[in-house]
This record gives sequence, structure tokens and C-alpha cells, in this order.
Amino acid sequence: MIEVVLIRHGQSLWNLENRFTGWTDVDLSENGLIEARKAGKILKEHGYKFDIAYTSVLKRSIRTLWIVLHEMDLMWIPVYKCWKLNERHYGALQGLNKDETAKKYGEKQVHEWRRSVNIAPPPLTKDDSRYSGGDIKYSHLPKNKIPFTESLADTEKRVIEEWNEVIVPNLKDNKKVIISAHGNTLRALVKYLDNMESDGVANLNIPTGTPLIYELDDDLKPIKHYYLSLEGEVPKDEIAKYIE
Ligand SMILES: O=C(O)[C@H](O)COP(=O)(O)O
Repeated sequence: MIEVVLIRHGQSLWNLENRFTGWTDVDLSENGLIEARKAGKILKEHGYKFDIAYTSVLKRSIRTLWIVLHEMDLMWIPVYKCWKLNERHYGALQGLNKDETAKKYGEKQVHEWRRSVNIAPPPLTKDDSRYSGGDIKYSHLPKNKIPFTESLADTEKRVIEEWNEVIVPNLKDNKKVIISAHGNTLRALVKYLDNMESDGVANLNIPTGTPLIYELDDDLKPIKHYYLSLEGEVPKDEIAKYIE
């Protein structure tokens, strides 16, 4: 049995303000820092160890990983950061308040932008200050790799590239792996691992700062998955209270 630990970053400053975030590089809120510390304590309490860690190039996800590894006295392990694990790009919605956007465009349209698989929010233009084309984090990328917006399917494509090309070889090499990422990055990975249909993933939300344990068979097919608290496996009917 192969085990991989997934964790969505702790609450961010824009989660707190209920803003669409995407590739905007906001940090953790005070509560998000607390969540990250608690996640590290949970994993340490249950005897988890890691050989290698993966995260995005966005600070909310990196800092969550740093804090988790600090709590586990594992800051020395290799950490690989890749843009392919970045949150789904929210296009011209980035920075907008979600409730205000729903009032302007309607709940149905916002839900479709947030939770459909193949529909992308309105794109940024190249001259928009929110466009990442001039961000040094992505200066090594060909410009056509830097999105103006993304559907979940677009996000899934890049996340699964990183999963299959980089992470899976380490899992098959019996490395213990933790992945610190984002709500939609992990929704895309869970959709792929569990072979979920579009309507199934529409109702999937990943709580912040809560370790999600995937037990996989030797073919990396899921055997079971569960969220972990200090008390152990979180009962499925209690997950809702963890969702913001
Ligand atoms: O990028 C964001 O706005 C959040 O991290 C995820 O937002 P969502 O849950 O509305 O997709």
C-alpha cells in the first residue's frame, strides 16, 4: 500500500475576505497559520514521516508546508516547488469578492465558474496588472504557458502532468510524499485519482489546513481516503464543518 498526504494551504488572507484568489500570491491569515501548525501536530502525533515534499510557487501553500514540516522537525527534507501545482487561475475574477460577484452575475453563473469542469471565468487581458506574464516566478516559462484564465480541466491537465511525471516515480520508489497545494489543485487531483465524473467533482470542496490521506494500491489506484484529525480519521458526516 502506498500512502500520500495531501493538504490544502491554511486559510489565506483572501479566503478570509472571500475573494477569488487563483494565482494572486496572498499569504496566510492568522487562522491559516494556526491551521498549518495544527496540521503538523496532527501528522506528527500519528507518526507520519516524509522523505520529499511538493508544493506550488505561491506563498500560502509554501508557508503551510514550511510550518507543517517545522512542527514535524522535517524542515531538512527536499521540497520541490512547481507552478503546475498553483491554484486554478481565476482570470478576471481574481481579487473580486465572491458575494459581490454573485450579486452582479447571479449565483448560478458564479457557481458555474467555480465548480464546472470545462468552463473558464472571463480571461485577463495582457495589459491587466493581475496578468502573471511579468512575474519573475514564471520568467522561465514560455509565455503560452502563463494563463489568462483556467477551467478546472485546464488545471487538471497541468496538475496531472506533475503528478505522473514527477511525483508518481517517487511514490513508486517508496518515498513518503506530502503535497501542499490549493483547493482546486487538489480537487483536480482527487477527480483524477477517484475517476470522478464532472457532476461529482462539482460538489467536492477541500477544507483548508486539514491533512487528506490517500491510501493507494501498487497501481496507484485509491484504496481509501480520509481526513485526519488529532483523534484520527474524521468521520465523513463531520467533514462539512471543516469546509469554509
Ligand atoms: O482561488 C480561490 O479563490 C480559492 O482558493 C478557491 O476558491 P473556490 O473554492 O471559490 O474555487
